[in-house]
Amino acid sequence: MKEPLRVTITGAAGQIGYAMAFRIAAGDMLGKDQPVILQLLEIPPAMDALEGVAMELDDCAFPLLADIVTTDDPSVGFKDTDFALLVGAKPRGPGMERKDLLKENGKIFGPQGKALNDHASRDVKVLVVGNPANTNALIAQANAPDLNPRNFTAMTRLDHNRALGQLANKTGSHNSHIKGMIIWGNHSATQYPDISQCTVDGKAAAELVDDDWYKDSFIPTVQQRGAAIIKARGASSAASAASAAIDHMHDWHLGSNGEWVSMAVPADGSYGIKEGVIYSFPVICKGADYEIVQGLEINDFSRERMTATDEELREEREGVKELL
Ligand SMILES: NC(=O)c1ccc[n+]([C@@H]2O[C@H](COP(=O)([O-])OP(=O)(O)OC[C@H]3O[C@@H](n4cnc5c(N)ncnc54)[C@H](O)[C@@H]3O)[C@@H](O)[C@H]2O)c1
Ligand SMILES: O=C(O)C[C@H](O)C(=O)O
Repeated sequence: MKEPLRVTITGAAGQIGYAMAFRIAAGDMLGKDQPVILQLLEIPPAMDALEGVAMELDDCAFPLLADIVTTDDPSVGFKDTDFALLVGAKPRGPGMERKDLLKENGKIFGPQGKALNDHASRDVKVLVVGNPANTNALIAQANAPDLNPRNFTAMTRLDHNRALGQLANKTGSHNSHIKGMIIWGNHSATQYPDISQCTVDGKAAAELVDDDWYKDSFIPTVQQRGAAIIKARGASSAASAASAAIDHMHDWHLGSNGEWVSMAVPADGSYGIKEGVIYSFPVICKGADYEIVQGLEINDFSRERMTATDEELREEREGVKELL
């Protein structure tokens, strides 16, 4: 039996946390042979609800769940943790953009970055889900100077999976037959879902769908999918967000089998995106690490959109510079 790995979920009594904890305990994230210790972090008013989540986890008798820690103290919640899923933050309501949450949610991520810095495993892998996810990840990273900055990431896997779903439906294929999907930039309405490198059943996607559908339907649908879910459900996406977070951490830890997946990671100059923002790129995960896919040709249409989403991220950064 392997030694258990520690997984922290913040906001674990919230709707994404509730959709995520049971799947992680069942082995969906780190593998069916990997025991886990769940470290569930909440704020004091949610501790009763969190105890209820812990009771239900006990009641599942998961073979892989080695222990459960519930706490409202970040120094306990992040103690020695190997994987930190930073979910706890306010969701937006109808008519809001995710960056409207920055003032309120941004202040959560400085103290959590510091607590990770002081208490987590030195190899901790951090995924920020709470919105606006990219800039919150930047805040957490800036407050954790002793940790590897590469280990601070934000979630665009939900956008990636949404894009696969849209293209699969349009082409009458299955999402598993689509390769080379890319989400560039921010998890926001400026994100750029790019099918220029995509194949569907081995054929170039751009030849299977017409340009008008791609530009006027596919791109805005993926960009606005979060708002469409809020409108339909009266609450922001939860099970799909949890599933995407599990996919992100699963692939980062266990590899993406040579496939491209989208992760928002610290920009390193690749594709002309300068350091200083957490930007979504196509990556391949291998050996518990990720690498940005290099050498792709960027046409004018793509460049314009990649720049627009980069500019938005730099504006968001400017708005929280006192937290960095
Ligand atoms: N990146 C993405 O793709 C994506 C997708 C869906 C949702 N989200 C975002 O995820 C966040 C959570 O969404 P939700 O639907 O689960 O919200 P929710 O309101 O149901 O749950 C949030 C939980 O976080 C807790 N919390 C708040 N501050 C905290 C703190 N400082 N420490 C620990 N816990 C804290 C709250 O008590 C609550 O239980 C929102 O910001 C939402 O916009 C991101
Ligand atoms: O859209 C939101 O506010 C929630 C989340 O970021 C999503 O994409 O579903």
